[in-house]
Order: sequence, then C-alpha cells, then structure tokens
Amino acid sequence: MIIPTAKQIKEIDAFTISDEGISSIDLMERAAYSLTDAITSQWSTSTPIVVFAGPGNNGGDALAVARMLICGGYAVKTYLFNIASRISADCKEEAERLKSLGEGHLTEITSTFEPPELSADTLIIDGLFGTGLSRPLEGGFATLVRFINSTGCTVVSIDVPSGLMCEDNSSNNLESIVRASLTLTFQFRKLAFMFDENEMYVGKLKVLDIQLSSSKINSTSTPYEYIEADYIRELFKPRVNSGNKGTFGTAMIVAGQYGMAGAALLAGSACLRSGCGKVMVHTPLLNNNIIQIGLPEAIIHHDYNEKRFCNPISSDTRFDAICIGPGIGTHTDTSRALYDQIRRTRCPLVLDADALNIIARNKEWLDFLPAKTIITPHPLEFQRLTDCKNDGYSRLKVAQELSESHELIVILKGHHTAICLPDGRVYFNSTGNSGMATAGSGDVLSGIIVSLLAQHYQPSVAALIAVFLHGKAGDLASSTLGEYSITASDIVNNISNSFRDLLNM
Ligand SMILES: NC(=O)C1=CN([C@@H]2O[C@H](COP(=O)(O)OP(=O)(O)OC[C@H]3O[C@@H](n4cnc5c(N)ncnc54)[C@H](OP(=O)(O)O)[C@@H]3O)[C@@H](O)[C@H]2O)[C@@H](O)CC1
Ligand SMILES: [K+]
Repeated sequence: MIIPTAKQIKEIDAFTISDEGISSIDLMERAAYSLTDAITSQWSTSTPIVVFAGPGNNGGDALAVARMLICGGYAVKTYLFNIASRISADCKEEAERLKSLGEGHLTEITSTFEPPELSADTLIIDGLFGTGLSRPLEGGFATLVRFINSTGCTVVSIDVPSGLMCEDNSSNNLESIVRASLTLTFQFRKLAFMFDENEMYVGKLKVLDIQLSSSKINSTSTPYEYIEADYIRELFKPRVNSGNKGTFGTAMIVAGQYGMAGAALLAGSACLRSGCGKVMVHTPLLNNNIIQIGLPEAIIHHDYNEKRFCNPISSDTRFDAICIGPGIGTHTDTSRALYDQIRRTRCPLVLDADALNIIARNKEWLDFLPAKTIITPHPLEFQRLTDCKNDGYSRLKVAQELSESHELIVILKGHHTAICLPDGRVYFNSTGNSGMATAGSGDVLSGIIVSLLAQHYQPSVAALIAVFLHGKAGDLASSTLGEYSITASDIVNNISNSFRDLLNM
C-alpha cells in the first residue's frame, strides 16, 4: 500500500467525493462509523469517554463519533475548540448534529479552557488535528496536549496523534504532540509513522479502510510504499527442479575477526538457509575449527592472517555475490584489505557492519562503490557514514539522496526498515519486532541478502525479499519464544518457516 503525503490524501479524499457523487459529510460519517466500530469493539459502555474536537475535519470526525457513541449508550463529554471562530463547514454540521441529541453533550470552548477532572478509567478521544496540521502546536493547544498527556488516561487518536506532522517533524515542538495509546488512521499509514522515534506518539496503530477511490489511489504517484506479503511473494522466481548447486549460485562471506567468529557463523548459516547452492566463508586462520564444526556445509576460504581480514580474495576464486563486514573489526590492515576487495569486486556486493564503519572513516570511498551495492546501516552506522541529523525524516532524506547520487541500495534498519532504491523509491517493511534488536541480527540479514544475490536476484529485489523474510523469521521466533528471548540464532532457525509461510509451502 502506498504512503501518500497529507496533500495527496486530500486529493484522494476530494476525488472520492466527486467520483461517488456523495457530499464530504457523507464521507466523514463513513469514517466516523468505522472509528466508532473500532472503539466499541474494544471498550464497553461502562467506560467514561471524553472527546476533544478541533476546528477542522479531524474535529468533525470526533464530533460524529461522540454522537454515534452516545446513541450506542456511552456516557460521552465533548469539548469543541473553536478559538479562532473559524471551524470547517463539516465540523460545524457535525456540531449541530451532536447538539440535536439534546442539551449538555457539547461544550464549545471559545477562549479559556478549564480542564475537567478525569477518572483514571476515562477514555480520551483525540480529534484535535489530523492531516491538516500546518505548524507546530503552541499556546492553548500546546497546553491542552500537555494536559492530555499528563492524565494517564488511555488516548485514542483519530487519524494522526494531534501535533504530529504527517511527514517532517524535524522542527516540530515534540512536547506538544499527543501520546496516543492507539491511533485509528484512515486508509493509509502516514510517513511519520514509519520513524522509530514517533512510535511513542502513535502507540498501537490500526488502519481503517474507509473505501477511498482505488483508481485514484492507484494513480497517485509517491515514492513511499509499505510492503506486505502479497507484494513480496510476487518477486520470487520459481526454483528450477533440475537445478544443481551451481544453478543456485555461490555466495562469499567475508566475516569474523578472531573473537567474532559468531558473526561469520550467523551470516553463513542464514545464507545457507536462504537457497543458494554454496557458501564460502573468508575468515582468519584462528576461526578455522569453530567454523568447520559450526557450519560443516560451508567452505572455508582462509585469510592467511591469524586474527583478521588482511588478504583480499584473489580474483581467481569463483563466486556470484559477496558480503563483507560482519564482525571484521576496523583495524588498519582490514581497512586496507577492504579497499582492495571493493576495488576488485565485479559481482553484486553487500557491505555491512564494520565495513560501513571503515567507510565512515573514509567517506570518499562511497564514490567508488560499484553501482547497486547494498549497504545495511543501522541508524548509528548511517549517522557515522553521512553525519545526518538524528530524526527519522532527515535520515530518510539523506539516505534517499545517497541512494540516488551513488546508485546504492540503502537499507536503513529500524522497526520499519526502509529500503531506498537508486530510482528514488522507498519501501518500508512490515515485518519484525523488538526482539530482533539483538546482537547478530544484522549478520543474519546480510547472509540472507547475499544468498539471494548469489541466486541472481536483482539487488533491489534481493534487498526487499531479504528484509521481509528476516523480519518474518523474527516474528515467527517471537511467536514461540517471546520478544524478550529471541537470539539471532533463533532468527536463523526460523528462516525456513519464514519462506514456507510466505510461499505457502
Ligand atoms: N482523508 C480523508 O479521506 C478523510 C479525512 N477526514 C478527516 O479530515 C482530517 C483533515 O481535516 P482538515 O484538512 O480539515 O485538517 P485538520 O487536521 O482537522 O486541521 C485543520 C484545522 O486546524 C488548523 N490548524 C492547523 N495547524 C494548526 C496549529 N498548529 N494550531 C492551530 N490550528 C491549526 C487549521 O487552521 P489554519 O491552518 O487555517 O489556521 C484548520 O482549521 C483528517 O485528518 C481526517 O480526520 C475524514 O473526515 C473523512 C475522510
Ligand atoms: K487527531
């Protein structure tokens, strides 16, 4: 599903209204029904409800929900904030409809607001601002948001937590954003929901299908897409029954300085579990026994240095894709070897972990990375690499620029990992959980990617499939072990289930 901008959502909204020949208030009522449905399925009529409605259509939604809840037997107190005496036409109409239920349901605030005493079990419905927020909240609205956040009550935000911009929050006033327990958003995830730091505002997320025009959605052009199983499934090539191990390719993994052999084992075993024909692990001599024992299917390609990657692999060695980085350290000898290895690499390349830390110290190397190289930084590695600002939106913009200017595939790791492609498109992943933020998890991802590259998947496709499968394997691991207890090995152990789940095998 696409992730449109707030402006595009408005256009889709307007098109739906004219295409269906309905009025905007009818669409608002449709949206309010689905909100009410979601609320009543979770909270009973014994829950006291307080609704805060703003001056725009987000407020209109809130007023319609208040009316529907009252009609459903809930005790609801509603406050409409009409400070500038300028409320939208549909918000005004919804206020009239609510008032028509009788006295006392609606309090209109036109100047100062004395916050009510709220019991701990009150459910707050936040309909102050949605996609029409045009600047950070300040003054009375900022105070109101701080009040809402201080109550300790459960908060359901309509469409967007009030105060959160749909895209760029790099200059927002972060103290003036509602911290929702649940956000009920219409039709699309918003770009801001993809950034880890905004999880504390969004809370749990539920997307409500309000049947906006699918033809308009399909013709809306946006670089941002949220990818789910159906999309990924289409990217797979059938596996030929007559294939031999040569057909499925050889992956080379340069990993594990002495003391970090586990990184090589994890990347190597993930690679083996992901379909390539043969896995070679280039690793220092002292890792020999542990890797031979831990990964008997792999072929060891020795580095003649005992402890670290110092000798680039000769161009006579045959392999179809190479991954460099897990646990290799950042020693100057390794740095030199990495330089030579990148310079002589002619096959698809993945750079991860310490390879990225070395490049961060030699940023000019970015200019000679082969086209379509995949890099897999976590936020800190990306910051070291680019000196970008520390918020999700700024980071994404820099990643998109880097991807386009250097023809790289940038996998920005996070809860919703972003895969930035050189043509400007960005895909956000839908799988994964907090348990995967564990040592070695990234090595597993690199192993899956290089395995798919060795099978001759296009780098962009390999990146998309690998990120999805990796997250799914983590989700399957968590379904039996729980998020607290997952290790990277558990992710490897669930790669096969992840394939089977995705491909209905
Ligand atoms: N998408 C869909 O299909 C559907 C969308 N629907 C709903 O519509 C919502 C969008 O409605 P919307 O466009 O009226 O915007 P909304 O968020 O209510 O705010 C606008 C008001 O806020 C004001 N304002 C802005 N910033 C401010 C600030 N910092 N401080 C103070 N004021 C500020 C602004 O005034 P102004 O900027 O002119 O000063 C204006 O008065 C959307 O989120 C969803 O809930 C559904 O009803 C049906 C289907
Ligand atoms: K809201």
